[in-house]
Formats: sequence, structure tokens, C-alpha cells
Amino acid sequence: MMKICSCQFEVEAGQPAKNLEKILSFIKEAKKNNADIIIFPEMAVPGYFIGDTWDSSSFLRDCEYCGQKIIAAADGIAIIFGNVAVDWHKRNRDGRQRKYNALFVAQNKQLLSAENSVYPFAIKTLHPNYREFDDSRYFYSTAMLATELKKDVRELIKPFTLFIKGKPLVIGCILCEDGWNDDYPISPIDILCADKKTDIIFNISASPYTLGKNHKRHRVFSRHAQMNNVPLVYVNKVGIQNNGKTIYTFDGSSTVYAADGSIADYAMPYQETARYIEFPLKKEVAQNLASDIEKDDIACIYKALTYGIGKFLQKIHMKKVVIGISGGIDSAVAAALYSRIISPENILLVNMPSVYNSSTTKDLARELAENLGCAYAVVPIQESVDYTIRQFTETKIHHASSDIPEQLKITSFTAENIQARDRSARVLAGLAAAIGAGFTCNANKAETSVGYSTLYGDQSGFLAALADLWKYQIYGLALYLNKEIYKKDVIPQAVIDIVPSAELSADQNVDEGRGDPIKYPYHDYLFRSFVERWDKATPEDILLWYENGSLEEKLGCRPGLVKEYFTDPTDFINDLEHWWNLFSGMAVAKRIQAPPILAVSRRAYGFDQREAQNTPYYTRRYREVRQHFIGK
Ligand SMILES: Nc1ncnc2c1ncn2[C@@H]1O[C@H](COP(=O)(O)OP(=O)(O)OC[C@H]2O[C@@H]([n+]3cccc(C(=O)O)c3)[C@H](O)[C@@H]2O)[C@@H](O)[C@H]1O
Ligand SMILES: Nc1ncnc2c1ncn2[C@@H]1O[C@H](COP(=O)(O)OP(=O)(O)OP(=O)(O)O)[C@@H](O)[C@H]1O
Ligand SMILES: NC(=O)CC[C@H](N)C(=O)O
Repeated sequence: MMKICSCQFEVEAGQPAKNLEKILSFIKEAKKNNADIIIFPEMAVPGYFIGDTWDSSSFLRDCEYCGQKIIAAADGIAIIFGNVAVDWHKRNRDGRQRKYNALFVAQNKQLLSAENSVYPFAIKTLHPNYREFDDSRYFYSTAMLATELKKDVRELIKPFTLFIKGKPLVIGCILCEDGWNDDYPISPIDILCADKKTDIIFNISASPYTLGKNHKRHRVFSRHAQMNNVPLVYVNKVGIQNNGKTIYTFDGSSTVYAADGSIADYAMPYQETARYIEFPLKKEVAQNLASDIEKDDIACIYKALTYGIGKFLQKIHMKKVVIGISGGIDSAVAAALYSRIISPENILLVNMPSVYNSSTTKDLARELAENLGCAYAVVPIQESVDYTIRQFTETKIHHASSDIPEQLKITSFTAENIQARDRSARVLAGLAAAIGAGFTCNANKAETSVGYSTLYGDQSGFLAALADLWKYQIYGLALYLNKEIYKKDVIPQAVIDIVPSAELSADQNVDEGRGDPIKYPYHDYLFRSFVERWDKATPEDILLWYENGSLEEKLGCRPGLVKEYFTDPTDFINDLEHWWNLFSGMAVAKRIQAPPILAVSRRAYGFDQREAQNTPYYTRRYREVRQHFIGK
């Protein structure tokens, strides 16, 4: 009988001293519970997303020091943990200290080495280099080392041997991506299990949450266990980490797979927990628990958002927030979400009417605030907007080339944005500063995709918590909050039913059913195809799918929508080009200046979707097909 403690703990990025303290206390507890082995996640000491802090030798020395302390605690227990390993005698390919994303195995206060290893640790072999991952920017991989040593990479991927109660235990140790080998030429797990001597596989991970990812995790690791007929212990971390522009939650969901691929143990998502698992594994199976938890997408999104917002507020020491509430759905969902995270008296909801706001939405804003029990204020903006417009129109601009000063004319379009800036930059930012709070950005992903927001206006804030959610997910979240969380309609049904509108001009009158130019039931899916498809769609793909009648199926939107929305190909193409120009033009500039975004999808804006400010581009094939439809 052997007892393993799988330690799914909250790693704080860039805080090795704090992480060390936690690790040591988990080890103490595990010793009390007579565990034979304790295992911690990938980069358990330094954290994973720490940016170019990896380039600092003094930081690396601290990580090494913490590693030594952990090794010294390995008496009476074997410890497996993730940390950065530095070879101070060698260089990385960027000329800096040689660094490895490494897994250490310590027993009897000493590090163990795998057979034939040049180092007393295992090195990550497969380095993810997509989305938020930057392993190859900082770390030397097993494959690079093999090239340097003129060896076959397989020779460097070897198991360790531990002695548990005097008996040898052959353990195959890998790091996160090493298990996700589908698109790589080698499979580290298969290599470790090739001679059938490996008793167990340990995967230490730093795997951020993405909607639907856990299903894939189970598929990937269950198959590895089954194919190699070996139990597999997958240990992930919890907490949040960010890369400046995008914030990721780490959901843990650490799992133990039996040799037949079934789930033998499952740690609840987002919980800091040490699970004790006895081997040989008992046959009662946690499979149902694991799949039940991921059944409902909106429930998962709710969990990720509340966890992520809560942890982010803690991280930046923010206890109060100010939210502009318009009577529309986005700000209502934001207010209802934040009210589950911080106490309503620390949330100030502000309605800021101009002449374009209907009494319908003003009343709904008040009703929402009453339902939530938050502090509430009405700060009308018409006077200051009028003042700004008057000041601009009365101000004379002197040009060196002319004696006649220029008199500005403010169009209604410019006036729209003056309102949005007045609300955010003057009122919300000012109030937030006055009460020691932050103000929120409530933009959704459809608006963020095409920059349907005002720069320095509603585009601003300390955090864009909803900016990775499509409008249909915002509606789903509103219904979920009412039904499952509050168990009453805190978000008034009318907020859900009303047409989404910026209410910045007479053209956007909600009482006349006029609102946003974004046709969410179609555009949510069109924009999603630009950003979330692995092979990103461009107007060429969209137009070809339109031509062959597969567009709705390809996008995943409701069949029949395209005919309902667009009378003919010209209409369709005009719409496509309008939004593509914004998506790949001005909206990029806005996203660069946007607040950090909380990620839930497979591709979040910020620094997950990497972008450059370039001019919108139409491919040759697109131009040909377009010409076939509507001529030049
Ligand atoms: N590359 C670049 N980098 C940085 N800034 C750049 C830029 N190119 C232009 N600019 C600047 O950006 C300005 C234009 O941007 P911006 O002021 O945002 O205005 P703009 O993008 O022209 O308009 C914003 C649109 O969003 C709508 N909106 C606003 C607010 C709320 C809502 C809602 O749904 O509630 C909707 C509004 O009705 C309008 O249709 C230009 O005047 C120029 O100063
Ligand atoms: N009259 C208003 N009072 C207070 N805040 C407002 C007002 N109008 C806009 N805002 C702020 O600007 C943000 C952007 O407005 P937007 O219209 O996109 O969102 P919404 O009104 O919440 O939802 P919807 O787009 O569905 O109407 C809002 O989330 C809100 O914070
Ligand atoms: N840390 C890693 O290697 C992460 C990559 C991996 N595919 C994931 O689970 O997200």
C-alpha cells in the first residue's frame, strides 16, 4: 500500500517565498498523514506567467534557494515539485542563463536523477508556444539539450526510481504539455513506458482554464493511461496568473487516472486542496463527478468569472468598485456578478442619463440597484456634455496658414463619444478615485471585436471581466444569475428583453426598438470565426461559405439567419467588409489600449490573441469571388 498526496494549491506568480511557505506547510501536513509521496504542480515555486522576470538572475537565485528548502524537507516523504532549474555555466539561445522548466524529485533530503541524466531533475520536453504560453522564449527543452549533447532525445527521457517502504517504484515524470503530444513528433509518456517497467506516471501542470478544456484533459490523459496500462496522476494548480493584458484562472481539476483510463480521483475545480490517494487504486470511480461538473457551460463560466474577479481584486488590493449601470444587459450582469464577490455596500452603481436615455432604462437601472442592495447614485451628464460641445464650438482654433480662425462643428457622431467619455473619464474615474475604488469596463466580446465602444470612454476601466463573453453568453449568464444564483429576478426581465442599445443618439431609442448596429445572433458567430477558430476565418472563407450555402453551419449560428438579415449578396458583402475593416483596423488600436481581460474562451483578446496594428487586408481569392457577386 502506498499513499500519494496530490497537492492542488494556489501558486502566486512571482512570489517564490510565499509559495515556499505554503509548500512546506503542505509537506508537514502530508507527513502527519503518513503520505509516502507528495506532489506539487509545474512551476510551483516561481509561478508560470511572470513575464520577463525570468531574465533576472537575482530572482532565479531566490527560486533556487526555495528549491533547496523543499529538498531539505524531504525526509520520511518523497517530494515531487516544479521549479525553474538554472545551469549557471551554460547559456540559453538568447545569451542569458540556461534555464529549464523542470521537475525535481527529492527523497532523503537529496535530489534523485533519472537514469543517465546529466542533471538531477527532469526537463520539460514539449514546449507550448501558442496562446498565452511562452516556454520557448525562456526555457531550454529536452530536445534542444539532446541536440547540444548530440544524443537522441529519447535517451534523455528516462524514469526515476524511488524507494517506498524499501521497495523500488519506477516513476515517469513529465510536465504539462509533455502529455499533450498529439501535434508533436514524440510522446514522452510512451517513451517512459516503452519498456513496461514504469509503475506510475506523474504529470505536473500549469494549465489555465478554458471553456471545455477539461473534457479534452480527460480524453488526453485517460487515453495515455489506458494505452500504456499505467496509472497517471495529473496535478494542476489553482489561482490566477496574468500576462499583463489577459488574466487566466487556473482551475486545478487535478485527476488520478487508473490504468484502464477511468477516473479514480478528482479534485474540485478552483479549490486549494491536498488529496490523499491510496495505491493500488480502489475501484470506486469519480468519473461521474468529473463529468457532471462540466455539464453546463454557463455554470462553468460563472465559476471562472467569480473566481477570477475575486482573486484579481485581492491581488490588486481593491475592495470597492464603481459600475456605470445603463439599464442595459452588460452592466446589469456586471453588477450582479460583482455583488456575489464583494459586499453590495462596497459597490457603487451609477446611472448617468443624458437626454437620450429613456425612462424605461433609467427605471430599470434603479430597480437593478434596489434588487442588489448596492449603493446607488444618479449623476446626469447632459449639462457637462452640453458644456463640452459649447466650449468646443465656441473655441477658435488658430492656424499659422490663415488669419481666419477655425470654428469647430460637432457632429452627432462626435457628440455620442463625448457622452461616453464624460461618463467614464470624468464621472466614473472621478468617483472611483474619491471613494478608493476601481471602475469596471463592461464591454462584451462582440463589441470588443469591432471596437463598438469609445476610446477613453466605456472602453476604459481597471478590468474587463466580460470581454471574453459573446453577447449570447451574457444573456445566458443573466438568466443563470437570476435562476440559479439569486433565485429571483435581480436582473429585471425587461433588461433581458429590451433591445441592446448605446442610447447615445435619437437613432438608438430603445422605446422605438432601435439599438446597436451589431446583429448579435449572427455577428457573435461571425466575429467568433475571426478570432476563435484554430484556422482563423477571413472574408475569403466567409464569402466562399456564403456562396456554397454552408455559412450558418460553419459559423454555428441559427440556420436561416443570413437570409433574414441580408436581402442580397451586396448587402451581405457590405456588412462583412464593414465589420472586417473595424475588426482588423480601429478595433485593434482600441484593444491595445483596453483594460486587462479575464479569459474564458479558447482565444481571448489581450495577450492571448496576439495582434499588430495593420491595414485591413482582403485576399486575392476574396476579391475574385466578390467581383463575381457584385462587380468592382
Ligand atoms: N490608431 C489609432 N490609435 C489610437 N487612437 C486612434 C487611432 N485611430 C484613430 N484614433 C482616435 O480614435 C478616435 C475614434 O475612436 P472613438 O472615440 O472610440 O470613436 P469611434 O470608434 O469613431 O466611435 C465609437 C462607436 O462606438 C459606439 N459606442 C460608444 C460608446 C458606447 C457604446 C455602447 O454600446 O454603449 C457604443 C458609438 O456609438 C460609436 O459608433 C478618433 O477620433 C481618433 O482620435
Ligand atoms: N446612461 C448610462 N448610465 C450609466 N452608465 C452607462 C450609461 N450608458 C452607458 N453606460 C456605461 O457604458 C457601458 C457601455 O454601454 P453599453 O450600452 O455597451 O452597455 P449596456 O448598456 O450595459 O448594455 P447594452 O449594450 O446591452 O445596452 C455600460 O456598461 C455602462 O457602464
Ligand atoms: N503548462 C503547459 O505546458 C500548458 C499547456 C497545456 N496544453 C495546457 O494544458 O494548457
